Amino acid sequence: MPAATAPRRTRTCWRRWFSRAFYTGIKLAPRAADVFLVAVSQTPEYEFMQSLYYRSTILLVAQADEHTTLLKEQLEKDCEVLHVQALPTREEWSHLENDLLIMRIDKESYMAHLSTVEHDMRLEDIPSIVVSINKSKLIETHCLKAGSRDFIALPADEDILRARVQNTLRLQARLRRLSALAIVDETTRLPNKRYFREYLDRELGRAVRAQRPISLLAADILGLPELRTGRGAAVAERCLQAAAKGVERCLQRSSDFACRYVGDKFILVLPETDEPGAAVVVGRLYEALTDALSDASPPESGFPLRALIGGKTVVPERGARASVLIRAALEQLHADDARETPSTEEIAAAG
Ligand SMILES: Nc1nc2c(ncn2[C@@H]2O[C@H](COP(=O)(O)OP(=O)(O)OP(=O)(O)O)[C@@H](O)[C@H]2O)c(=O)[nH]1
Repeated sequence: MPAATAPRRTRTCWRRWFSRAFYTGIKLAPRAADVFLVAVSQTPEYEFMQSLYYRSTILLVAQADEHTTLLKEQLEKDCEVLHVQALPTREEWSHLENDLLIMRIDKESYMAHLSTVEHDMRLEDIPSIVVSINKSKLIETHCLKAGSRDFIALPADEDILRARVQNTLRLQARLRRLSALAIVDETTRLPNKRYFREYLDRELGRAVRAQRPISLLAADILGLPELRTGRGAAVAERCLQAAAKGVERCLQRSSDFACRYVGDKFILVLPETDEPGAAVVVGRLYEALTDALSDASPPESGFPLRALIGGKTVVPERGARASVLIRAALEQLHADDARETPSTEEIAAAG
């Protein structure tokens, strides 16, 4: 889930330090390295939602010494631990989905890195814990001020270490759950416009870099304002929910995305999908919305509903803007080739 609601404090020096390390290729030779990193790899979002307790995978980046060995053994009681001796490369890092960084900082001189490095989006959702064999008050204070969630002196008492790591993971899981609530539209349970914009920015960037097509479909449910006025908000809400379920049903790739955009409009994002491919999904959406609306709004209600569907496919150039693509997709709702489902009344009349 997105990082939009991640507390700003976590986007501080640790992330900056790591970021610079990745961008400039700083390698901490194991012998010279007083900074170590433990990354707890992420379980999928839905598992976070289902339970605050889970088994994580830990990436431990540390020189092989007796402290690391002990730390690894202790962490392995709750988590899987992958031990490596150098910071991951930028490429490797992009494949890691971390829940937690545990960094070992033994020398004050390493703290100099902290203030010089820029913040890295990839780490903004990841809490960090610092561990150290040096009980320096300066290091501890600096790390905590820099946004580290905890500081643990090594060697650590096993029970205390495990409890503190679990606490950090649980807190992070709660934050993620709250973040999720902030990005979901309450009526339809689809992602809301805010999350959609973040998602689209990311996908558009990816499409620009890879020079691959991306399609946006827009769907507008017509007739809901009248239904709202005539039969009440609750009835109209149920119809909108049914439409949202229809929208959701027609997405079959895990990379596809649908949101409630504004009012009675939905937007679907289909990465890696060209125009003929998008047309296949438009066809599916047409069927899904026709069925959903005719089930949800009985013809005798006197308020016929129908859906308009339009879409836009681009292979975006450098500098392409999400807002322009969204506008183009919405404009297609009024283009000649926009698809319009039969109204619920027409369906009823046709038997
Ligand atoms: N993004 C997206 N594209 C789809 C979807 N379904 C079909 N398409 C597009 O339509 C094309 C033809 O779809 P299908 O006839 O289902 O063939 P397919 O090759 O089995 O589809 P995929 O396994 O999804 O690649 C695909 O190559 C896609 O471009 C979908 O759910 N999402």
